[in-house]
Amino acid sequence: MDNNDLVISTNGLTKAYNGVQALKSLDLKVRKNSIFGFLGPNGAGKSTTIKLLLGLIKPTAGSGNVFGMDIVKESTLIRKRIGYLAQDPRYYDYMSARETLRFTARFFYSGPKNEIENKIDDTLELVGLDDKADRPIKGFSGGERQRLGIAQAQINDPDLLILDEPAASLDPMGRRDVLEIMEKLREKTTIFYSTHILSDVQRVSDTVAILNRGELVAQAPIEELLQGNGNAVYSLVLKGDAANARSVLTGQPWVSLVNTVSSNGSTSINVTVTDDSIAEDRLLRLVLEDKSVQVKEFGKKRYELEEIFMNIVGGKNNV
Ligand SMILES: Nc1ncnc2c1ncn2[C@@H]1O[C@H](COP(=O)(O)OP(=O)(O)OP(=O)(O)O)[C@@H](O)[C@H]1O
Repeated sequence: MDNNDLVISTNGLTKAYNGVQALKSLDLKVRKNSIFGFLGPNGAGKSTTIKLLLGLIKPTAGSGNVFGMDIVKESTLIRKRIGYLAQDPRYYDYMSARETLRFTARFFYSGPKNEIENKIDDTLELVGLDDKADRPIKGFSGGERQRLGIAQAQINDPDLLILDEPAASLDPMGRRDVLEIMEKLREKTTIFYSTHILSDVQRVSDTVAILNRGELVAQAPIEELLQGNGNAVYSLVLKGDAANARSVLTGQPWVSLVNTVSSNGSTSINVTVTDDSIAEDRLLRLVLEDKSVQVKEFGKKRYELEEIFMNIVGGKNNV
């Protein structure tokens, strides 16, 4: 990976609070224009990482760069180019969304003054709050409050958006809206967001890092992770007596595991293989040769992120 392509890069980044290691030697690489899901259960160290990147706290050891600048020495310059949504954004509830954005723009908008109102209108539209722009925030739903937070973070067209659990507290509709806005924004900026919700990561991220107890346990493009651990699993549904098919499959040197479940005269079989190219060529042929069964369904199983996550973190945490 070309280093000029990296928006965030950390090297052995470590943070201890009073001797308790919250983050252990983190090596993170976030590519420009990616939408990077930073996944981990509660207490994994996600917020600690975000605070370090923003220069709000100092590392105990290691280093980090954002836009090629040092997160300790150049944090003021870095923050000018970042939009940040905190985990629990607070507002003046008597103010409207428009007034709130005006207030934010006073501090963070660096474009021409006569453009501010247009910019506010565009941003309200982007997050779908244009029709509620002049109502007090007091009556806003959780999803609307989060979308306003994204609007605030986006007002100065940042080169990097950092969102701390942007959808965690929302109902499914609210989550969908926030994820859709993130999808739209990925064309304009790089998005680094933390979450403990697996399905959100699977839906919008292109790269994912998994943090567990302060340690990075995986970091890869999502497609790579979803391909699983190198083994492929095929699933079949057979009608008839599947005993022979089962023993033929079990006897193949490229098959490592065969699981069967029978009910109402049909049998579901999951076959884990160690050599996928042989399996592609031979597996279905072998079963079709067996005249005591009919093949009703055949397919390759796609790993769900949840399985991968549970495999990696060993099911030790409640997610
Ligand atoms: N200021 C602090 N002082 C002491 N310990 C802290 C402090 N901040 C965080 N920790 C501890 O560091 C660990 C990591 O916390 P962090 O908030 O980074 O996790 P997280 O992944 O963001 O979790 P959550 O999703 O619950 O916010 C936790 O064990 C937490 O209790």
